[in-house]
Amino acid sequence: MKIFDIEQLAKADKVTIEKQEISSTELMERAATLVFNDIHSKLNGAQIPIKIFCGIGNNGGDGLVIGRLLLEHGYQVIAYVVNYSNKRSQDFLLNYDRIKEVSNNWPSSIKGEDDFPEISEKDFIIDAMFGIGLNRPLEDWVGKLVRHINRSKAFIVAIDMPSGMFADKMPNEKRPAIKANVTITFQSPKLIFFLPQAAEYIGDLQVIDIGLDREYLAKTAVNKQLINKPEAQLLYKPRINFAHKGDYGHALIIGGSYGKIGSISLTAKATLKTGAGMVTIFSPKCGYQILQSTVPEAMVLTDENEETLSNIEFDLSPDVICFGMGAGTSKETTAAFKDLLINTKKPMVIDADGINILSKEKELIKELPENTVLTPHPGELERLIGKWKDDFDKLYKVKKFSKEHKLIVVIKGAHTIIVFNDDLYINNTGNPGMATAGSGDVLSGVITSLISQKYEPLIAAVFGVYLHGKTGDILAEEMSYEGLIAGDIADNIGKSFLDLFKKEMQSEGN
Ligand SMILES: NC(=O)C1=CN([C@@H]2O[C@H](COP(=O)(O)OP(=O)(O)OC[C@H]3O[C@@H](n4cnc5c(N)ncnc54)[C@H](O)[C@@H]3O)[C@@H](O)[C@H]2O)[C@H](O)CC1
Ligand SMILES: [K+]
Repeated sequence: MKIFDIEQLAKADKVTIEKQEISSTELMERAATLVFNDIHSKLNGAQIPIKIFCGIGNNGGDGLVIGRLLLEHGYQVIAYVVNYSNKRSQDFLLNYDRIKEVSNNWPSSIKGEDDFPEISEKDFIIDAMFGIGLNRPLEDWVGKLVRHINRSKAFIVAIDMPSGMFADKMPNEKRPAIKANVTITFQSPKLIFFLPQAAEYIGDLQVIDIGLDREYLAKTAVNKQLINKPEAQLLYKPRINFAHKGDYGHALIIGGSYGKIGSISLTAKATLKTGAGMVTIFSPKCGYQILQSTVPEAMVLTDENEETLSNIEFDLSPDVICFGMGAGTSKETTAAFKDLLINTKKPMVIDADGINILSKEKELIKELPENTVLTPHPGELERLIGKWKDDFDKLYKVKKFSKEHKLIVVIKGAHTIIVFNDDLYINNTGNPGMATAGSGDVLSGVITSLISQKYEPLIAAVFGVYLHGKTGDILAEEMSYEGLIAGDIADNIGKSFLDLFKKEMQSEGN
């Protein structure tokens, strides 16, 4: 799914109104009716106090339409107009008149702190103060109102965006924004919704298709994509009949040290389970027996050193090399990695201590082949590119790093983001159960395996992250977040392939 900028969405609005020959009021009615339908289906007539905080622009207009529809369906609604400016939008004004037609309780106006209503924990709040039109800091008293609503602990549904949140700046103590339980956004999610620092403001995200002009949306180029099943389906390369294992490549997994052999064992297993034709593991000597018994399908080569890697020599020509899991960053391992980089120019995936070594020996970065995939978790990323001010600054720095070194960076997190040049691919699978030891080692194996099967490294990273997360989602349903461990993900990657083209269950009666 494309993620559009605010300017593109505002343009889409205009184009839609022209091409569909509808008024902006009709488009607002359509968008707000879809939100109403959703809320109505969940509340199912429940007589809980609903308080709607409306701004004076079109987000406020949406709020008034939702309020009118709720009133018409017998809900207890109080609408407030937050009077932060005198410039009311036309559609706000029109809907202000319309809501007055269905209720004797006219929307009351909030002009300052004295007008703040009491909000109980049991209230249901609809936040329609600001949407994508917010373009300057909130006035002091409006910020206080936002904090007042947040403090209430009431259930909050934000319309289009949590009010106070800018599309390109993180909320913080000085820049307050509504902390919603649910954000219902129109047509396209906004990038900020997927950044970790915004998570506590967004709550559960719902995207509503309000029927903006298909042609405009299709032909407008974006550099941000959300990866769901339809996008992942397009990345899959079907296997041919009469294939043999050579068709799916030979992956070399290098890493491990005394006490950390499990990491490469997981990576190797995931590489095989994702479909690589052959896997060889290169580890310190102490890994030999463990690896031969835990991953019998893989071949094992060992370093002359017992406990850490010191000299990575092999007499084979792999299609891809994955380096770093459990390797440590000792002097001899660093030297061995340096020799490896200088002597081989195979496609590479670098994880964990591989990234830590690159962070310490920055001049090694230029030895990485173009399109190498790096898979840092936040700590490793910070060591690699330095501290960032906020998540936007982080993305800016990673894009710069990617362009400068021609590398693909997989920023691991709740929504893993794959960065290549200025392009962002935001993954939408995965769950908190996957925050478990070894989960990253498995991901490296999945990506390595796809490269070994001749997927382009960027596609391998995007598709691999999707499959890894999807497997976690499927397993969490079977075994809970708590019960999920990395080995389960490695063992069950095949389920995410099966799921790709599985027909969704038809609802009863269809
Ligand atoms: N295609 C769609 O997505 C549709 C969106 N709709 C809704 O419209 C809003 C955007 O409406 P807009 O009137 O442009 O802006 P807002 O309501 O978000 O903001 C109101 C208004 O306030 C001014 N302003 C900005 N910052 C401040 C400030 N700090 N203090 C005071 N005033 C401020 C600014 O000039 C804005 O005009 C979108 O989010 C949707 O909710 C349509 O309903 C249908 C289609
Ligand atoms: K809002």
